[in-house]
Amino acid sequence: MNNTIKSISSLEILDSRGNPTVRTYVELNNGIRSVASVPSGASTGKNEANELRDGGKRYGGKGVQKAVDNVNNHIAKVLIGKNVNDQKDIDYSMIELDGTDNKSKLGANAILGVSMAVAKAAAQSSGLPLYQYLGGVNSVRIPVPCMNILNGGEHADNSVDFQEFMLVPHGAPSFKEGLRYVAETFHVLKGVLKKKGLATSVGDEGGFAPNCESNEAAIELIIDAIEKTGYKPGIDLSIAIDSAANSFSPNLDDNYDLSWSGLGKMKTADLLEKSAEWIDKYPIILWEDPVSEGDWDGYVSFTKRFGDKIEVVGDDNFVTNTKYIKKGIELGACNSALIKLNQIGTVTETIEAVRMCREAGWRYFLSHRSGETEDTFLADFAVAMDGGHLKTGSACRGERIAKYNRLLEIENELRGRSEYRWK
Ligand SMILES: C=C(OP(=O)(O)O)C(=O)O
Ligand SMILES: [Mg+2]
Repeated sequence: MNNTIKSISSLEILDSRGNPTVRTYVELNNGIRSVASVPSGASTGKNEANELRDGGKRYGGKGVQKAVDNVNNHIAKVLIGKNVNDQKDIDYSMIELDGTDNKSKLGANAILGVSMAVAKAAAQSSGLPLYQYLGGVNSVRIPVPCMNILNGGEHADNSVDFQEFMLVPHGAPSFKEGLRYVAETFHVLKGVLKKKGLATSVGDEGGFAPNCESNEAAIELIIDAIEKTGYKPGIDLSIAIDSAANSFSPNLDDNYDLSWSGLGKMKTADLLEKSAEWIDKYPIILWEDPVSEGDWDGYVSFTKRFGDKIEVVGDDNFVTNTKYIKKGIELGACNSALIKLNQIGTVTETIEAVRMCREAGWRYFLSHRSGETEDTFLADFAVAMDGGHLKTGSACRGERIAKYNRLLEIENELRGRSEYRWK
Protein backbone atom coordinates (compact mmCIF):
# COMPACT_ATOMS: atom_id res chain seq x y z
CA MET A 1 0.00 0.00 0.00
CA ASN A 2 1.09 3.51 -0.71
CA ASN A 3 2.43 5.16 2.45
CA THR A 4 2.99 8.60 0.95
CA ILE A 5 1.46 11.70 2.51
CA LYS A 6 -1.93 12.63 1.02
CA SER A 7 -2.83 15.60 3.21
CA ILE A 8 -1.71 17.59 6.25
CA SER A 9 -3.93 20.00 8.15
CA SER A 10 -3.90 21.79 11.48
CA LEU A 11 -6.40 23.20 13.88
CA GLU A 12 -6.26 25.55 16.87
CA ILE A 13 -7.17 23.71 20.11
CA LEU A 14 -6.74 24.48 23.84
CA ASP A 15 -4.02 23.20 26.18
CA SER A 16 -4.31 22.36 29.88
CA ARG A 17 -3.86 26.02 30.86
CA GLY A 18 -6.67 27.09 28.55
CA ASN A 19 -4.27 28.59 26.03
CA PRO A 20 -4.40 27.86 22.31
CA THR A 21 -2.07 25.29 20.81
CA VAL A 22 -1.72 23.41 17.53
CA ARG A 23 -3.29 20.05 16.64
CA THR A 24 -2.20 18.46 13.38
CA TYR A 25 -3.65 15.69 11.21
CA VAL A 26 -1.70 13.66 8.66
CA GLU A 27 -3.46 11.44 6.13
CA LEU A 28 -1.67 8.89 3.95
CA ASN A 29 -2.61 7.55 0.55
CA ASN A 30 -3.17 4.13 2.17
CA GLY A 31 -6.02 5.58 4.25
CA ILE A 32 -4.11 5.87 7.55
CA ARG A 33 -4.77 9.00 9.57
CA SER A 34 -2.89 10.30 12.62
CA VAL A 35 -3.24 13.23 14.97
CA ALA A 36 -0.76 14.99 17.26
CA SER A 37 -0.98 17.97 19.61
CA VAL A 38 1.79 20.33 20.67
CA PRO A 39 2.60 21.18 24.34
CA SER A 40 3.70 24.59 25.64
CA GLY A 41 6.03 25.69 28.45
CA ALA A 42 5.75 28.56 30.97
CA SER A 43 9.24 28.65 32.47
CA THR A 44 11.09 28.65 29.20
CA GLY A 45 14.79 28.84 28.39
CA LYS A 46 15.92 31.89 26.44
CA ASN A 47 17.12 29.82 23.47
CA GLU A 48 14.10 27.60 22.95
CA ALA A 49 12.73 27.24 19.43
CA ASN A 50 10.13 29.90 18.76
CA GLU A 51 6.51 29.19 19.60
CA LEU A 52 4.62 31.31 17.07
CA ARG A 53 1.80 33.32 18.67
CA ASP A 54 -0.54 35.68 16.81
CA GLY A 55 -0.42 38.80 18.99
CA GLY A 56 -3.45 41.12 18.82
CA LYS A 57 -6.54 40.84 21.00
CA ARG A 58 -7.71 37.30 20.33
CA TYR A 59 -6.86 35.00 23.29
CA GLY A 60 -4.85 37.89 24.75
CA GLY A 61 -2.38 37.62 21.88
CA LYS A 62 -1.78 33.92 22.45
CA GLY A 63 -3.68 32.57 19.45
CA VAL A 64 -1.87 30.14 17.13
CA GLN A 65 -3.85 30.75 13.96
CA LYS A 66 -0.70 31.90 12.11
CA ALA A 67 1.06 28.63 12.98
CA VAL A 68 -2.03 26.70 11.87
CA ASP A 69 -2.09 28.65 8.58
CA ASN A 70 1.61 27.92 8.08
CA VAL A 71 0.89 24.20 8.26
CA ASN A 72 -2.15 24.37 6.01
CA ASN A 73 -0.75 26.75 3.40
CA HIS A 74 3.02 26.22 3.37
CA ILE A 75 4.25 23.04 5.10
CA ALA A 76 1.57 20.79 3.58
CA LYS A 77 2.55 21.83 0.04
CA VAL A 78 6.18 20.81 0.55
CA LEU A 79 5.46 17.47 2.24
CA ILE A 80 2.56 16.05 0.23
CA GLY A 81 3.74 13.03 -1.74
CA LYS A 82 6.71 12.26 0.55
CA ASN A 83 7.17 8.79 2.01
CA VAL A 84 5.97 9.03 5.64
CA ASN A 85 8.84 6.78 6.82
CA ASP A 86 11.40 9.42 5.80
CA GLN A 87 11.14 11.21 9.16
CA LYS A 88 14.56 12.83 8.91
CA ASP A 89 14.02 14.10 5.37
CA ILE A 90 10.57 15.41 6.31
CA ASP A 91 11.86 17.19 9.43
CA TYR A 92 14.84 18.72 7.62
CA SER A 93 12.57 19.85 4.74
CA MET A 94 10.55 21.83 7.28
CA ILE A 95 13.72 23.23 8.88
CA GLU A 96 14.89 24.34 5.42
CA LEU A 97 11.51 25.83 4.51
CA ASP A 98 11.59 27.81 7.77
CA GLY A 99 15.14 29.00 7.14
CA THR A 100 15.70 30.61 10.57
CA ASP A 101 17.88 29.48 13.49
CA ASN A 102 14.96 29.13 15.90
CA LYS A 103 12.03 28.20 13.64
CA SER A 104 10.52 31.66 14.06
CA LYS A 105 9.19 31.95 10.52
CA LEU A 106 6.87 28.94 10.47
CA GLY A 107 6.79 28.42 14.25
CA ALA A 108 8.21 25.46 16.17
CA ASN A 109 4.62 24.69 17.19
CA ALA A 110 3.62 24.41 13.50
CA ILE A 111 6.64 22.22 12.66
CA LEU A 112 6.49 19.93 15.71
CA GLY A 113 2.83 19.01 15.27
CA VAL A 114 3.59 17.81 11.74
CA SER A 115 6.74 15.98 12.85
CA MET A 116 4.89 14.08 15.60
CA ALA A 117 1.87 13.27 13.43
CA VAL A 118 4.22 11.98 10.69
CA ALA A 119 5.90 9.62 13.20
CA LYS A 120 2.51 8.36 14.37
CA ALA A 121 1.25 7.78 10.82
CA ALA A 122 4.48 5.97 9.91
CA ALA A 123 4.14 3.71 12.97
CA GLN A 124 0.55 2.83 12.09
CA SER A 125 1.51 2.27 8.49
CA SER A 126 4.26 -0.12 9.61
CA GLY A 127 1.82 -1.97 11.85
CA LEU A 128 3.90 -1.17 14.95
CA PRO A 129 3.13 0.62 18.21
CA LEU A 130 4.80 4.06 18.21
CA TYR A 131 7.40 3.11 20.85
CA GLN A 132 8.57 0.15 18.76
CA TYR A 133 8.56 2.06 15.50
CA LEU A 134 10.76 4.78 17.01
CA GLY A 135 12.92 2.64 19.28
CA GLY A 136 13.10 -0.82 17.73
CA VAL A 137 12.26 -4.25 18.96
CA ASN A 138 14.28 -3.88 22.18
CA SER A 139 12.23 -0.93 23.42
CA VAL A 140 11.09 -2.65 26.59
CA ARG A 141 12.23 -0.33 29.36
CA ILE A 142 9.38 1.55 31.01
CA PRO A 143 10.55 4.84 32.56
CA VAL A 144 10.50 5.48 36.30
CA PRO A 145 7.65 8.01 36.74
CA CYS A 146 9.08 11.07 38.50
CA MET A 147 5.77 12.41 39.70
CA ASN A 148 5.40 16.08 40.48
CA ILE A 149 3.62 16.42 43.81
CA LEU A 150 4.45 19.92 45.00
CA ASN A 151 4.61 23.00 42.76
CA GLY A 152 6.15 26.42 43.21
CA GLY A 153 7.99 29.00 41.12
CA GLU A 154 6.38 29.92 37.82
CA HIS A 155 3.90 27.06 38.08
CA ALA A 156 2.05 28.25 41.19
CA ASP A 157 1.24 31.47 43.04
CA ASN A 158 2.54 30.29 46.40
CA SER A 159 5.55 31.00 48.58
CA VAL A 160 7.80 28.19 47.30
CA ASP A 161 10.75 29.27 45.11
CA PHE A 162 11.59 25.91 43.62
CA GLN A 163 9.32 24.97 40.74
CA GLU A 164 8.96 21.21 41.09
CA PHE A 165 9.28 18.59 43.80
CA MET A 166 8.96 15.09 42.37
CA LEU A 167 8.62 11.63 43.89
CA VAL A 168 10.89 9.02 42.33
CA PRO A 169 9.77 5.40 42.94
CA HIS A 170 13.10 3.78 42.03
CA GLY A 171 12.61 1.03 44.62
CA ALA A 172 9.46 -0.33 42.99
CA PRO A 173 9.59 -3.62 41.08
CA SER A 174 7.65 -2.38 38.02
CA PHE A 175 6.17 0.76 36.47
CA LYS A 176 2.71 -0.28 37.63
CA GLU A 177 3.92 -0.56 41.23
CA GLY A 178 6.00 2.62 40.97
CA LEU A 179 2.97 4.54 39.80
CA ARG A 180 0.99 3.10 42.71
CA TYR A 181 3.69 4.19 45.20
CA VAL A 182 3.61 7.79 43.96
CA ALA A 183 -0.18 8.02 43.56
CA GLU A 184 -0.68 6.69 47.10
CA THR A 185 1.85 9.16 48.50
CA PHE A 186 0.17 11.99 46.57
CA HIS A 187 -3.11 11.26 48.35
CA VAL A 188 -1.43 10.96 51.76
CA LEU A 189 0.34 14.30 51.18
CA LYS A 190 -3.08 15.89 50.71
CA GLY A 191 -4.03 14.74 54.22
CA VAL A 192 -0.70 15.96 55.65
CA LEU A 193 -1.28 19.42 54.13
CA LYS A 194 -4.89 19.56 55.33
CA LYS A 195 -3.88 18.69 58.87
CA LYS A 196 -1.40 21.57 58.88
CA GLY A 197 -4.04 23.97 57.53
CA LEU A 198 -2.18 24.30 54.22
CA ALA A 199 -3.92 24.62 50.84
CA THR A 200 -4.54 21.50 48.78
CA SER A 201 -5.20 23.35 45.53
CA VAL A 202 -2.83 22.41 42.72
CA GLY A 203 -0.42 24.14 40.34
CA ASP A 204 -0.01 23.83 36.57
CA GLU A 205 1.39 20.31 36.61
CA GLY A 206 -1.07 19.12 39.24
CA GLY A 207 1.26 19.07 42.25
CA PHE A 208 -0.09 20.71 45.42
CA ALA A 209 0.74 24.40 45.77
CA PRO A 210 0.74 25.20 49.50
CA ASN A 211 2.27 28.29 51.07
CA CYS A 212 5.17 26.50 52.76
CA GLU A 213 7.53 28.56 54.93
CA SER A 214 10.50 27.44 52.86
CA ASN A 215 11.78 24.98 50.28
CA GLU A 216 13.04 22.87 53.17
CA ALA A 217 9.58 22.80 54.73
CA ALA A 218 8.22 21.53 51.40
CA ILE A 219 10.74 18.67 51.37
CA GLU A 220 9.90 17.78 54.96
CA LEU A 221 6.18 17.59 54.18
CA ILE A 222 6.96 15.21 51.32
CA ILE A 223 9.16 13.00 53.51
CA ASP A 224 6.42 12.93 56.13
CA ALA A 225 3.95 11.81 53.44
CA ILE A 226 6.32 9.09 52.17
CA GLU A 227 6.69 7.68 55.69
CA LYS A 228 2.98 7.93 56.51
CA THR A 229 2.20 6.01 53.30
CA GLY A 230 4.43 3.21 54.59
CA TYR A 231 7.43 3.69 52.30
CA LYS A 232 11.07 4.23 53.15
CA PRO A 233 12.58 7.53 51.97
CA GLY A 234 15.71 6.88 49.93
CA ILE A 235 14.92 3.18 49.53
CA ASP A 236 11.46 2.99 47.98
CA LEU A 237 11.03 6.63 47.03
CA SER A 238 13.47 9.49 46.65
CA ILE A 239 13.00 13.14 45.76
CA ALA A 240 13.83 15.00 42.55
CA ILE A 241 13.89 18.80 42.41
CA ASP A 242 13.61 21.21 39.52
CA SER A 243 14.66 24.54 40.98
CA ALA A 244 14.10 26.23 37.59
CA ALA A 245 16.59 28.74 39.00
CA ASN A 246 15.94 31.18 36.14
CA SER A 247 12.80 32.20 38.01
CA PHE A 248 14.78 33.49 41.02
CA SER A 249 17.74 34.91 39.12
CA PRO A 250 16.44 38.18 37.65
CA ASN A 251 19.41 38.63 35.29
CA LEU A 252 19.94 34.91 34.62
CA ASP A 253 23.43 35.13 36.15
CA ASP A 254 25.08 34.17 39.46
CA ASN A 255 22.77 36.37 41.56
CA TYR A 256 19.86 34.64 43.23
CA ASP A 257 16.89 35.99 45.14
CA LEU A 258 15.24 33.42 47.39
CA SER A 259 13.43 36.00 49.49
CA TRP A 260 10.08 34.38 48.82
CA SER A 261 10.90 31.37 50.95
CA GLY A 262 12.94 33.30 53.48
CA LEU A 263 16.54 32.71 52.39
CA GLY A 264 17.14 36.15 50.93
CA LYS A 265 19.64 37.15 48.24
CA MET A 266 22.75 35.10 47.58
CA LYS A 267 25.52 34.30 45.08
CA THR A 268 26.17 30.88 43.51
CA ALA A 269 28.66 29.82 46.20
CA ASP A 270 26.06 30.31 48.96
CA LEU A 271 23.40 28.55 46.91
CA LEU A 272 25.75 25.58 46.56
CA GLU A 273 26.35 25.53 50.34
CA LYS A 274 22.58 25.39 50.90
CA SER A 275 22.27 22.64 48.26
CA ALA A 276 25.04 20.65 49.99
CA GLU A 277 23.11 20.80 53.28
CA TRP A 278 19.95 19.53 51.61
CA ILE A 279 21.68 16.80 49.58
CA ASP A 280 23.29 15.64 52.82
CA LYS A 281 20.11 15.68 54.82
CA TYR A 282 17.41 14.55 52.39
CA PRO A 283 17.04 11.64 49.92
CA ILE A 284 17.55 13.80 46.83
CA ILE A 285 18.38 11.71 43.77
CA LEU A 286 18.13 14.25 40.92
CA TRP A 287 18.41 18.03 40.69
CA GLU A 288 17.40 19.99 37.59
CA ASP A 289 18.45 23.57 36.85
CA PRO A 290 19.97 24.20 40.29
CA VAL A 291 21.41 27.45 38.88
CA SER A 292 20.25 29.89 36.20
CA GLU A 293 20.81 29.27 32.50
CA GLY A 294 23.53 31.96 32.26
CA ASP A 295 25.50 30.62 35.22
CA TRP A 296 27.60 28.04 33.34
CA ASP A 297 30.32 28.19 36.01
CA GLY A 298 27.63 27.44 38.58
CA TYR A 299 26.51 24.32 36.67
CA VAL A 300 30.16 23.17 36.46
CA SER A 301 30.77 23.72 40.20
CA PHE A 302 27.49 22.04 41.13
CA THR A 303 28.27 19.00 38.97
CA LYS A 304 31.86 18.76 40.26
CA ARG A 305 30.60 18.79 43.80
CA PHE A 306 27.48 16.61 43.58
CA GLY A 307 27.64 14.84 40.19
CA ASP A 308 29.00 11.61 41.69
CA LYS A 309 26.08 11.39 44.07
CA ILE A 310 23.07 12.67 42.15
CA GLU A 311 21.85 13.25 38.59
CA VAL A 312 22.40 16.90 37.63
CA VAL A 313 20.03 17.85 34.82
CA GLY A 314 20.22 20.89 32.55
CA ASP A 315 16.96 22.18 31.08
CA ASP A 316 16.84 25.94 30.45
CA ASN A 317 20.56 26.03 29.58
CA PHE A 318 20.40 23.20 27.01
CA VAL A 319 16.88 23.58 25.58
CA THR A 320 17.18 20.12 23.91
CA ASN A 321 19.59 21.72 21.43
CA THR A 322 22.79 19.83 20.51
CA LYS A 323 24.63 23.15 20.19
CA TYR A 324 24.21 23.85 23.93
CA ILE A 325 24.37 20.21 25.08
CA LYS A 326 27.74 19.92 23.29
CA LYS A 327 28.98 22.98 25.21
CA GLY A 328 27.71 21.43 28.45
CA ILE A 329 29.51 18.15 27.76
CA GLU A 330 32.77 19.98 26.98
CA LEU A 331 32.55 22.05 30.17
CA GLY A 332 31.33 19.25 32.44
CA ALA A 333 28.22 21.29 33.27
CA CYS A 334 25.63 18.63 34.37
CA ASN A 335 25.63 14.89 33.77
CA SER A 336 22.16 14.76 32.20
CA ALA A 337 19.92 16.83 29.92
CA LEU A 338 16.20 17.40 30.06
CA ILE A 339 14.56 16.43 26.77
CA LYS A 340 11.47 18.32 25.60
CA LEU A 341 10.26 17.91 22.02
CA ASN A 342 8.95 21.42 21.63
CA GLN A 343 12.13 23.10 22.88
CA ILE A 344 13.79 22.13 19.61
CA GLY A 345 10.76 21.52 17.39
CA THR A 346 11.22 18.23 15.51
CA VAL A 347 11.28 14.54 16.43
CA THR A 348 14.55 14.07 14.50
CA GLU A 349 16.44 16.82 16.34
CA THR A 350 15.12 15.56 19.68
CA ILE A 351 16.51 12.10 18.88
CA GLU A 352 19.82 13.74 17.92
CA ALA A 353 19.94 15.42 21.35
CA VAL A 354 19.28 12.09 23.07
CA ARG A 355 21.99 10.41 21.01
CA MET A 356 24.53 13.08 21.95
CA CYS A 357 23.81 12.54 25.67
CA ARG A 358 24.11 8.78 25.28
CA GLU A 359 27.45 9.02 23.46
CA ALA A 360 28.85 11.26 26.22
CA GLY A 361 27.77 8.79 28.91
CA TRP A 362 25.17 11.27 30.16
CA ARG A 363 21.64 10.43 31.18
CA TYR A 364 18.66 12.18 29.56
CA PHE A 365 15.39 12.92 31.27
CA LEU A 366 12.26 12.93 29.08
CA SER A 367 9.77 15.64 29.96
CA HIS A 368 6.33 17.05 29.32
CA ARG A 369 5.61 20.81 29.39
CA SER A 370 3.57 22.65 32.01
CA GLY A 371 0.95 23.32 29.29
CA GLU A 372 -0.06 19.91 27.94
CA THR A 373 -2.77 18.15 25.97
CA GLU A 374 -4.24 14.65 26.11
CA ASP A 375 -1.73 13.50 23.46
CA THR A 376 0.26 10.48 24.69
CA PHE A 377 3.17 10.78 22.22
CA LEU A 378 5.60 11.44 25.09
CA ALA A 379 4.85 8.09 26.77
CA ASP A 380 5.76 6.09 23.68
CA PHE A 381 8.69 8.38 22.95
CA ALA A 382 10.13 7.87 26.45
CA VAL A 383 10.01 4.07 26.06
CA ALA A 384 11.58 4.33 22.59
CA MET A 385 14.42 6.55 23.85
CA ASP A 386 15.26 4.10 26.66
CA GLY A 387 16.24 6.82 29.12
CA GLY A 388 14.84 5.06 32.18
CA HIS A 389 12.88 7.98 33.63
CA LEU A 390 10.37 10.66 32.69
CA LYS A 391 8.49 13.51 34.29
CA THR A 392 4.92 14.17 33.29
CA GLY A 393 3.16 15.75 36.25
CA SER A 394 0.88 14.64 39.04
CA ALA A 395 -1.75 12.01 39.72
CA CYS A 396 -4.69 14.34 39.39
CA ARG A 397 -4.79 15.97 35.96
CA GLY A 398 -6.13 14.23 32.90
CA GLU A 399 -3.50 15.48 30.45
CA ARG A 400 -0.76 13.99 32.72
CA ILE A 401 -2.68 10.81 33.56
CA ALA A 402 -3.12 10.14 29.83
CA LYS A 403 0.66 9.58 29.61
CA TYR A 404 0.84 7.43 32.76
CA ASN A 405 -2.09 5.31 31.56
CA ARG A 406 -0.44 4.83 28.19
CA LEU A 407 2.72 3.60 29.98
CA LEU A 408 0.62 1.13 31.99
CA GLU A 409 -0.80 -0.08 28.69
CA ILE A 410 2.68 -0.50 27.16
CA GLU A 411 3.99 -2.38 30.21
CA ASN A 412 0.96 -4.66 30.08
CA GLU A 413 1.37 -5.22 26.34
CA LEU A 414 5.01 -6.26 26.85
CA ARG A 415 3.98 -8.82 29.49
CA GLY A 416 7.08 -10.40 31.05
CA ARG A 417 9.46 -8.64 28.61
CA SER A 418 9.36 -5.16 30.16
CA GLU A 419 12.17 -3.72 32.26
CA TYR A 420 11.98 -1.21 35.09
CA ARG A 421 15.10 0.16 36.73
CA TRP A 422 16.50 3.55 37.66
CA LYS A 423 19.89 3.05 35.99
C1 LIG B 1 8.37 21.23 32.60
C2 LIG B 1 8.91 22.40 32.91
O1 LIG B 1 8.19 23.53 32.90
P1 LIG B 1 7.80 24.35 31.60
O2 LIG B 1 7.10 23.42 30.67
O3 LIG B 1 6.92 25.46 32.12
O4 LIG B 1 9.09 24.83 31.03
C3 LIG B 1 10.33 22.51 33.34
O5 LIG B 1 10.82 23.61 33.61
O6 LIG B 1 11.03 21.50 33.40
MG1 LIG C 1 12.86 22.51 34.12
